[in-house]
Amino acid sequence: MDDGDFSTKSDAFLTWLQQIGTTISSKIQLADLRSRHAGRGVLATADIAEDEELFTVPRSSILTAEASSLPAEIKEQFDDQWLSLMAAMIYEYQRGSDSTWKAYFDVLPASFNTLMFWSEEELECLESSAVVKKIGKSSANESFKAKILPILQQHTDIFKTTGMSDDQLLALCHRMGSTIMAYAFDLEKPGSGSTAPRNEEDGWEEDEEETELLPKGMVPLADMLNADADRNNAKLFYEDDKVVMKSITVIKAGDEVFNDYGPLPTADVLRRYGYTTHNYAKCDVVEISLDLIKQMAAEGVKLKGPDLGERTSYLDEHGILEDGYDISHASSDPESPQFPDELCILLNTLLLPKADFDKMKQNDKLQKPALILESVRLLYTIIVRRRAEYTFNALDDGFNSLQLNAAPIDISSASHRQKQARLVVAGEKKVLQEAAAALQKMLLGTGDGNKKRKAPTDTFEEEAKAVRAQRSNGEHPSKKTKH
Ligand SMILES: C[S@@+](CC[C@H](N)C(=O)[O-])C[C@H]1O[C@@H](n2cnc3c(N)ncnc32)[C@H](O)[C@@H]1O
Repeated sequence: MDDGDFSTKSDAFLTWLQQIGTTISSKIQLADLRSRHAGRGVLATADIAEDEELFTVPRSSILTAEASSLPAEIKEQFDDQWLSLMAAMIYEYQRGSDSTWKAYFDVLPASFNTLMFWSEEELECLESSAVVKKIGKSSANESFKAKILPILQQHTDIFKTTGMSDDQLLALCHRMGSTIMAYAFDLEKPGSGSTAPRNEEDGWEEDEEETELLPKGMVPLADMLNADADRNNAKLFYEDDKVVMKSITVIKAGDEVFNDYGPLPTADVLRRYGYTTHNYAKCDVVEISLDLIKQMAAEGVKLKGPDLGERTSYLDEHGILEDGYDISHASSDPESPQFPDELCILLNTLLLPKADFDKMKQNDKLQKPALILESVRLLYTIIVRRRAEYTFNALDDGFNSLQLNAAPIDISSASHRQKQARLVVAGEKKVLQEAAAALQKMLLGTGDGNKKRKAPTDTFEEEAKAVRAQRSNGEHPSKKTKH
């Protein structure tokens, strides 16, 4: 989009906002932040005090399934918040100038940088980050084909989709679905404050339990706010007939007004919103799959299949078993421990002598989450193996030596998406290194740890490198793993 077109659309959007009764403080402005890869955003043009009203938007102009003029008999065919909003958006978008929201659609994106739109080759740059499995492109396609396309095809006159191929309809679904994922709010009841847009957890159809019942809607202007981890300085409040964006801290003239998309790992910010900044690194996680844990328990502790199965079934009955466990950075918050309690309970249970496991089962008890020494050792070997699933190269070393929040090393020759992927991968390697260091410390405390004089991170990286080299030589890594 050339500059003229971009600013013409912004101006038309602002005029429309005025017409629908939006009030906007003279201390903010809608800005062109394309030079920062941030599209439009809102900037403070004067100092703003805490708790100042920045703008208000009438509830009647929020684009929801209910507010859309899509005929009721079609709305009724959708039993899901996401899909009904998608259908309403497709309908309103296709109406062009006949839609109340035309000027709004004109400032919403037509293309996205979210992972759904990355090529296979680009996704490979994310290496073994678990985020790749969370994109859900094929399940989204299936859902669109089964639940939306037939309705669009049946009512081509209403949706103005005559002559559009299945691929074009699917592309339209993806466009609206991706817009909802990155822009929609969970519309709370009057009297509450919300930090949306942050309404989706693991795919296109699933909602977080607490937001499941809240209607979803597109809130013009409120969704022009960008976010950057905990730099949020504004928040949306819900009143009876309007929503109000207010400052929640002092905002200096020239500063960007930020919303809060939630404490997301860099990988999820990229998956859902298509951007990265260094500030999400503190939320980075690495998923350790149950399959890897089971494999390592079978190899390292020689747990036989039936025994392993009995223990995992027992933990499943007690809600401890998951497909994967996220390890994070060390934190002083007991709510988000570096190694989740469920993972620790799983490991402790897998390592119990058979008689002790039988007794625990008889008493219908669970292990405590504090890692026993054998679990620390097993977890260390698992972390080594997980690290070996990522590459080792000079570029990583550059990233790895960085402090969180530091500026990236110069990789200006790489494409923007490659750089974004590197940031995700480097962040996840850092999580693994910290986890290894924490486990080594626990082992050292028992006199059982690394007795060499090298820095713990070096030995960890070397062990993982060796595992990766064995694997690429076709050898079985367990034969040479040290712990
Ligand atoms: C709710 S919209 C915010 C308005 C958006 N910038 C626009 O021009 O329409 C969310 C999208 O804004 C962009 N975004 C948000 N925060 C950003 C940031 N800190 N840096 C770069 N892009 C950001 C991403 O493209 C994201 O999907």
